[in-house]
Amino acid sequence: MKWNKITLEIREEVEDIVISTLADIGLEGAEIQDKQPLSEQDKKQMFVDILPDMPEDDGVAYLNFYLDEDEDVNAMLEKVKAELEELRMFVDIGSGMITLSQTEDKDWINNWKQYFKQFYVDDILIIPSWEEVKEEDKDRMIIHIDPGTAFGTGMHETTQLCIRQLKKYVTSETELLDVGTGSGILSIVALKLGAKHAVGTDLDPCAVPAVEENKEANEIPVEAFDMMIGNIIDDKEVQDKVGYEKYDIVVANILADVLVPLTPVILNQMKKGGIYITSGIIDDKEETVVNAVKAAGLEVLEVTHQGEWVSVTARKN
Ligand SMILES: C[S@@+](CC[C@H](N)C(=O)[O-])C[C@H]1O[C@@H](n2cnc3c(N)ncnc32)[C@H](O)[C@@H]1O
Repeated sequence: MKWNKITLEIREEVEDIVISTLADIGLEGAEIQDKQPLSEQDKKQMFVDILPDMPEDDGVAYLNFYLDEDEDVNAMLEKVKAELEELRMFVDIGSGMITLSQTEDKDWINNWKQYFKQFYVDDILIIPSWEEVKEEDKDRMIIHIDPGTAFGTGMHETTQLCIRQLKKYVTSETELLDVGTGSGILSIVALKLGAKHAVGTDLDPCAVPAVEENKEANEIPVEAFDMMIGNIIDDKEVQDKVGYEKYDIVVANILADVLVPLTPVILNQMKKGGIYITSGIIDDKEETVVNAVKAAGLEVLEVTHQGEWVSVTARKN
């Protein structure tokens, strides 16, 4: 199936008002293309420390709307024109130019799956849950993963750095806290390595169904891995639910800018002697995180690297 794509050229300042006006006439699901720099909040949610070079912001935005082939695109275009003309009487919407085009049939949500193929982290096989395990791999540790719309296929260097540290420290007694659990991959690896129990937290509600599915795909008992949505850094309720002085290992694969405020808080969740494994740190920020870890009173045990990414492992003495 092909899609009819309606593109509007407008001013960035009126993106919200145009989107909400058009939603009232049934045109929903806007894709926004503009050159506005990302906010700090955007960066945290998108897990980017280094941004691609962006062209200068010219104040112009393009809104794309997709209509399936059966919808009456001409009738919709007439309605859009009328709404834009009415809006123009109150605000400067910019050129308001409307372009109609057709796009390939695409499964937007699942398109990325073609890039996720099975691979190894040392002796562990990480395999998309829709792929078959080969006969020769049947005796390995196998992690089946479908991250859905959450983060965590295992392909990212930072996830692999954390997996290697978990392999060193997980025991059959391990109570694990996985801050920024995403797909749940790190908790699942730890549980497969023999950990007793895991608690995952994330800000992203998409992590909940992803963790559920991945627990099932890996035959993790329901009670072995609990999941909470919320910000442990400043939400006392989440801190209380997660519990204090309880964890043998805390793993946090999150950006350096999040690790810095997280570290002094998470100290309270760790047992004495507990291990803190961090990654998500771009090499420029290694020193910042090492300093934050030391300032919180933890002893840095190891700093490991893969590509331009860094992992810092420390102990609460
Ligand atoms: C790089 S992903 C890591 C996912 C997975 N643990 C892995 O290693 O592949 C970082 C995750 O941290 C989450 N996150 C960011 N800030 C957070 C916070 N303050 N508390 C909990 N989760 C957070 C993001 O939503 C995202 O799912």
